[in-house]
Amino acid sequence: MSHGWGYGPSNGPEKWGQDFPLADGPRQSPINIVPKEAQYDSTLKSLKLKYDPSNAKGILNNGHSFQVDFEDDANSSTLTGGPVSGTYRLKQFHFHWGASDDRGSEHTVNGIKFPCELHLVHWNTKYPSFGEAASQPDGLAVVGVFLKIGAANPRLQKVLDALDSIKTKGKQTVFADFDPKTLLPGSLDFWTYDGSLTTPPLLESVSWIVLKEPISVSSAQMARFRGLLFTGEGEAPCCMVDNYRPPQPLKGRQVRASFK
Ligand SMILES: Cc1cc(C)[n+](CCc2c[nH]cn2)c(C)c1
Ligand SMILES: [Zn+2]
Repeated sequence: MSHGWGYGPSNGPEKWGQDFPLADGPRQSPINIVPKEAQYDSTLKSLKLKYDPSNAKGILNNGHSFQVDFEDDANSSTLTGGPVSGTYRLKQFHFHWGASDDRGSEHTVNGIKFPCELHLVHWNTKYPSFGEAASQPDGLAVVGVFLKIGAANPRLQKVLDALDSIKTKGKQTVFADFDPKTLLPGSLDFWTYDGSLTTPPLLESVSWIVLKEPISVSSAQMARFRGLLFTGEGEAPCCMVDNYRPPQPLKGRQVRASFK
């Protein structure tokens, strides 16, 4: 691709392999999760997420999604337990969504797409930095949370209200005092498998932890995600929608479940 990667017909997921050969690698993400084929693993520890709201820094339109960035120079917002060993620090969270409520998630369950999927990205503190960790097979742990159409979710309000300030690519604004724990469902039951980043550079460094229980989002709230633009100020506007990669081949991987 002469131009940068994206989600359009000329630079989308079907074209990424031209510049990023890992696209056809052995542990690519996302995947379709088939609960009946997931193996319950009693040795999996419960997931421990400890977040400090004061670590929230800013919210950025990065041209592919928007992300909320966290201070990660100490072990104050961490993931431990679950399928991982050691301590992983929260770096950012972001979302993937569709142009309509019938699609948008990256992972699917029995082939079902959700309208949106939240990713909380953590890096392994055995490595000196996020960037270094991202190139290691055990470098990242991403918690995926499905959003399902239902009642409006008040926990999303602060994030949605900030979107008006970051409509175009490259815009960012302060986003302080936010606890990502408020975005999690009641149950931390999860599926887990070894995978990758779902955007270029598609690095195969992610322990995926996909929560079984979705959180709610209303159609009206989904419409506010779709008000963002992939494009920068002054460019021909292109709505930020369908910023999801479709499921990739399992290639023999085992999906484990933390629950029966
Ligand atoms: C080093 C690095 C680069 C990128 C694009 N990302 C985002 C890729 C991504 C988004 N959702 C799942 N993976 C991450 C998490 C780490
Ligand atoms: Zn993501």
